[in-house]
Amino acid sequence: MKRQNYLKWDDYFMGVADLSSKRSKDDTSQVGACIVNERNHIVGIGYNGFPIGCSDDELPWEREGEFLDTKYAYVVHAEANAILNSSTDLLDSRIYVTLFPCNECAKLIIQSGIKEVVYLEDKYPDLDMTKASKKLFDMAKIQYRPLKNYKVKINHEETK
Ligand SMILES: Nc1ccn([C@H]2C[C@H](O)[C@@H](COP(=O)(O)O)O2)c(=O)n1
Ligand SMILES: [Zn+2]
Repeated sequence: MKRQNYLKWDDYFMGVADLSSKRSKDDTSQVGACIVNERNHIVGIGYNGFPIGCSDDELPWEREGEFLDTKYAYVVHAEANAILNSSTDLLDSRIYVTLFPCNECAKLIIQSGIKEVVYLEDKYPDLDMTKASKKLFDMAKIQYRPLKNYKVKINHEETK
């Protein structure tokens, strides 16, 4: 008999995004992204981190203070890393991301040809950057939807 409780595509790809987020050194928000083409092949993954060659130990992970003393000046977002790491044309692909994309990532998502965004958490819905993302996605006819009932939830810290 065919097994019924197998992992569905959405949960599988969000699981990969979730796992990728565990690589992040950001103490506040660990974000992962997984890009999938129309054939359900993974074509890019990423997480939020500093650029290659820029030391995790020398740059700040702070949220507050002078701009140059915060992570915001230096961090590459998960979606941007997934797009930059991708191995192929992203036209009509979809991106699974553990946090709703900011407006800068929304621009990259649109320009790269991704047609759908599946997200886990919309942590900052009242921020202008999130409103801008939604405005851009609506204008560009990019679908976005929350993944409900995601149960995979990788928690490597529990296994310590
Ligand atoms: N769509 C997003 C939004 C944010 N990030 C990264 C950038 C930072 O490392 C962190 C957000 O930090 P917070 O303001 O919550 O302390 O998440 C991303 O990769 N993708
Ligand atoms: Zn972003």
